[in-house]
Amino acid sequence: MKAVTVDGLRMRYGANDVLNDVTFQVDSGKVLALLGPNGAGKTTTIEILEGFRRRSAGRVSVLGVDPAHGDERWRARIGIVLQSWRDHAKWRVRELLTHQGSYYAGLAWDIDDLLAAVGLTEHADKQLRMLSGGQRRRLDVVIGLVGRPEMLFLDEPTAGFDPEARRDFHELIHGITGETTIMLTTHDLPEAEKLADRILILSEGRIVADGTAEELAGEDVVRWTLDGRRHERSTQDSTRFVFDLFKRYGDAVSGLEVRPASLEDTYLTLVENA
Ligand SMILES: Nc1ncnc2c1ncn2[C@@H]1O[C@H](COP(=O)(O)OP(=O)(O)OP(=O)(O)O)[C@@H](O)[C@H]1O
Repeated sequence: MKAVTVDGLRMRYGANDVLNDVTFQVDSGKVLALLGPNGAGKTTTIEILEGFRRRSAGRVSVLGVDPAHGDERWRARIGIVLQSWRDHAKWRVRELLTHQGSYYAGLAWDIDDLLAAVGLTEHADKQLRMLSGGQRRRLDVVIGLVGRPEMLFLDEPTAGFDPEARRDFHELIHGITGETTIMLTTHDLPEAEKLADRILILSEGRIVADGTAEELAGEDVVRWTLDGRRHERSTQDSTRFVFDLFKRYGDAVSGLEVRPASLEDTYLTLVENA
């Protein structure tokens, strides 16, 4: 089952193509992370899928519906966390969540459980204007979740989170995976590695990589010196390789270096060469 299907998506502002032939799918219940430099087209892609922007061309389906024609019933199945949320400065945290939850009668998560999951319990009765930036952001995430959506879009959900809030958020996401399909954007590569079943890298409006974190991270690199000569080898299993190297050559080997496979290396190479 595919929760999202995108085929040949194109977005043009004036004469400027910001998305070119973007094609991908998201399996139901999985987490997809969309990575890419500033201006790559991540928010544009997500906003088209949310039904906020009209695409220029291509086919798009979210939960079996074209977002350009999504009705109220379709919208009720979708949770959205934008990069910035409109201000409701005078509302209190619990009041706003209870109000949002009332749109999803019988479906919504328990408000207190949600508040606890993002560490907002002690701030539940504060007005929004009294919250710090990171606390506001945690509330944004909870608002996206309150209706227990089948599909959740998160645009840079953890921007401004402290390490503890980030960890709580990761646990929250792990807790709802399987039940909810999630598509998120982030600039935090370790976060993408931790959360995503699949990662897409977008650069200048094109997909330049699509795979699991492991697939994209490539191979470990082992370097060593033997008989005065420097050697280098890429390998999936550097522990095994180094073990065999020492078994064979013993202490004739020197200057050993192992650089683990890294999503960051792949990301930077792809983005710089795009
Ligand atoms: N309404 C608009 N009119 C014209 N150009 C736009 C509009 N909205 C976005 N763009 C352009 O589209 C491109 C992609 O923007 P988008 O916000 O999707 O990037 P992003 O990958 O989400 O970036 P960031 O990481 O900074 O959030 C940018 O070059 C941006 O200037």
